[in-house]
Amino acid sequence: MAKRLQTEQPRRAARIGICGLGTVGSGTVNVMLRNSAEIAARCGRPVDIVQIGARRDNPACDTSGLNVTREIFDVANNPDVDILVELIGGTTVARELVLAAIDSGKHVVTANKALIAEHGNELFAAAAEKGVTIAYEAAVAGGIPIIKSLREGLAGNRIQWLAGIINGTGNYILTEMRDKGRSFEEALAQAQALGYAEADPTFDVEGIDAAHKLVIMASLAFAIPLAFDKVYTEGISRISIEDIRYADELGYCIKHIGLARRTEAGVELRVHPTLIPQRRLIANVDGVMNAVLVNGDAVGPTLYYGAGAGAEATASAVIADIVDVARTLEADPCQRVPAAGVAEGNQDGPRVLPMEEVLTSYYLRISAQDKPGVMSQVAKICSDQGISIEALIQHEPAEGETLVPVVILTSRAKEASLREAVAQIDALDTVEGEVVRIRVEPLG
Ligand SMILES: NC(=O)c1ccc[n+]([C@@H]2O[C@H](COP(=O)([O-])OP(=O)(O)OC[C@H]3O[C@@H](n4cnc5c(N)ncnc54)[C@H](O)[C@@H]3O)[C@@H](O)[C@H]2O)c1
Ligand SMILES: N[C@@H](CCO)C(=O)O
Ligand code: NA
Repeated sequence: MAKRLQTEQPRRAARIGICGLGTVGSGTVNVMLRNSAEIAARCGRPVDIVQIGARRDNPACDTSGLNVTREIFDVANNPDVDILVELIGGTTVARELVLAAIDSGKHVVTANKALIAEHGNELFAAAAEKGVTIAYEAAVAGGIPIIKSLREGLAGNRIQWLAGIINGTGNYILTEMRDKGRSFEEALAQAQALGYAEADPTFDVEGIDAAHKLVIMASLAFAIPLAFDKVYTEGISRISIEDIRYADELGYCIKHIGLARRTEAGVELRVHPTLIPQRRLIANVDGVMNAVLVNGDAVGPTLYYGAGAGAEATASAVIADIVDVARTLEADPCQRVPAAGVAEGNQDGPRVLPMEEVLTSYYLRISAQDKPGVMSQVAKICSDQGISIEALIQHEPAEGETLVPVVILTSRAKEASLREAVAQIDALDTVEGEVVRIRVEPLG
């Protein structure tokens, strides 16, 4: 007869301290209060908010009956807090706060990708030393459980590449420009009003936020230390409606993509606007939605899709981490999933490739004078650099204009050769202004 397990004693509550009551902080408090029964059932114990550190109240969230302090370090030093949830953002005070929490033996949950990407190596080491956990699901792709997928669901694979639309604000802006003809500025203001943008929105539009997220995913996928300074980063601020339309004519969408790929020479880490074929599922991920494609040697391509920003979507990931930590509050540290995805001493993956060595294809838009010979000059420059022209479209000059827009898709070549070709085309007397260049990726 099967042996019956002894009924466990009810476990004491997991005690949560939340620092920061902005978009994500208020969403987290609201969802925790609303779903407290489900959360307790999943943890096998109550999960109580015992303190909140907030500079000011937030009308989006009712904290009556909760213990609110204006001093966030009170939470880090509160002996009744088991898990500190850092939702203040930034990398200076947040780093000190997280180190203080670790030092006083608390587990940490954070949504802060800048903090993890730039200081994660230090923070993970400090946490390991103290036998506590740092969980950061909300830091990448908002509500999508991508950290869990990479670290646990795909743990049997050798990851070959991953590519994602990982900034909700940027994707929202590109979608609004394409579908509603809105200006860049108008769409950004709307993304800010909806709570999607970073405190400094240049992080979103210049690709820094996506680079933070890419480096975190790449670290888990390839067992390499977090190397934010090695990511090639370009934002979306120079994308025009004209390029969106030409890309469409060629069967492509322009998306802001973070790409990490294992090659024989090393790992590519790059964030930039990218033409991707319209037939790919990821090409149809619009608005604030994010998606990450992960290609493992055993599983093949997998795709993760969901809201990349917003109060409750992000709270969903923050609370998933709280549940994970609360379930294993008293566990031996070596029984927990390691923060870096591999056991200590195993981050020995490949080197990061310098961008010049990366192989890519380009979309080029040239404003050429309407004279014979321009195209043969451009073709010669490309062929001298070992680049072939795969497609070309040329439009009539607009009414009253003398310049002809010429759009070219190139073959794959070393980034260094493509840059040289673009510099030579830029220098032609028959070409006006700078050549617009956007990379192309098949993602298949
Ligand atoms: N907004 C999103 O959709 C989203 C999604 C995923 C991750 N994140 C990340 O979550 C974190 C929080 O983002 P947010 O959008 O909620 O920002 P927010 O600006 O809305 O909220 C941050 C809050 O922290 C408070 N704060 C900052 N420094 C403080 C201090 N020293 N003492 C007390 N309070 C302090 C601010 O007053 C503000 O209320 C950031 O790291 C962000 O990158 C945000
Ligand atoms: N500002 C970020 C928030 C989510 O990380 C974005 O727009 O994606
Ligand atoms: Na996530």
